[in-house]
Amino acid sequence: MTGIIADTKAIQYHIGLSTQMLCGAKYAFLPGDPDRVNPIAAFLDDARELTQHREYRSALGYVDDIPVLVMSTGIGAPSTGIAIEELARLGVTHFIRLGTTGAIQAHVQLGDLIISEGAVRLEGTSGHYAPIEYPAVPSLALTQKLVEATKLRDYPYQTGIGCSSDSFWPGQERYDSFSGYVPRHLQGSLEEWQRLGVLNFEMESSALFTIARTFGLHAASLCGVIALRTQSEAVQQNVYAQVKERLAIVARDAVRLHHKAHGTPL
Ligand SMILES: O=P(O)(O)O[C@H]1O[C@H](CO)[C@@H](O)[C@H]1O
Ligand SMILES: O=c1cc[nH]c(=O)[nH]1
Repeated sequence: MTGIIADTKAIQYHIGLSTQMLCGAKYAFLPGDPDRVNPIAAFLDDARELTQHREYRSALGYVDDIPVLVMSTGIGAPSTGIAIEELARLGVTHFIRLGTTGAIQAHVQLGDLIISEGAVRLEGTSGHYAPIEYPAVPSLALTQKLVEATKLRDYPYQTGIGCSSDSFWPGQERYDSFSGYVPRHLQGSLEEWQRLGVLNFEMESSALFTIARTFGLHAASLCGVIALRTQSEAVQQNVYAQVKERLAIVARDAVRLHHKAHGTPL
């Protein structure tokens, strides 16, 4: 193959990063929001911002002597797919999504962390990689370390299946958009997901899991609950700061635990 994006030494077309800039990082933390990159990186040692191109802002830091990249994916599955492909070309093998989410089960509380055991593929991007019958499941080893790290901090958390939707309003059955329009095939969908035990809505995990599995990579997802959809369609900004900090701390501790248990990823 020829061309800039197949050349691992080149600056990757969308994310603006090269192998050299990653300093050998095998782990990447992936928030959706570019504004979450530096606050998350601040929990790593010697953190410095690398670059920003489109929705992809990046920073590099260390957990002890383990290099870790923090890079935003932007919102949704298509930009997440690009992020994984281009980071994988640069040698990243372990991806941890650090997101926000809306809970749809009554027992989940605002600020809870949700560690994904699997995701409903209510998006189109993962279908470009694997047929819809293929499950969107995270890496067990990485996920176990997220659970361990969360428990050690005594943060409230849930594990279970989430739903990754291609839209924030109709796909998550919100009627508070400017038109209140939810097409017929999505009306009642929230209740159906509840009935099936789905914990939460967000927009990237299923693509992350499917694409990572397609290429033999390792992915996990940790999200903080900022909306309680059994009570309201709105997101609660007041819990955002606490969620952001907990995501950063748990991910950092999980990398330490994972590295201790499994050594440097190949
Ligand atoms: O906070 P992030 O990581 O962006 O995640 C959630 O927030 C965005 C929607 O507001 C979507 O990207 C959704 O998955
Ligand atoms: O309700 C929510 C909150 C955050 N992100 C989502 O995708 N949905």
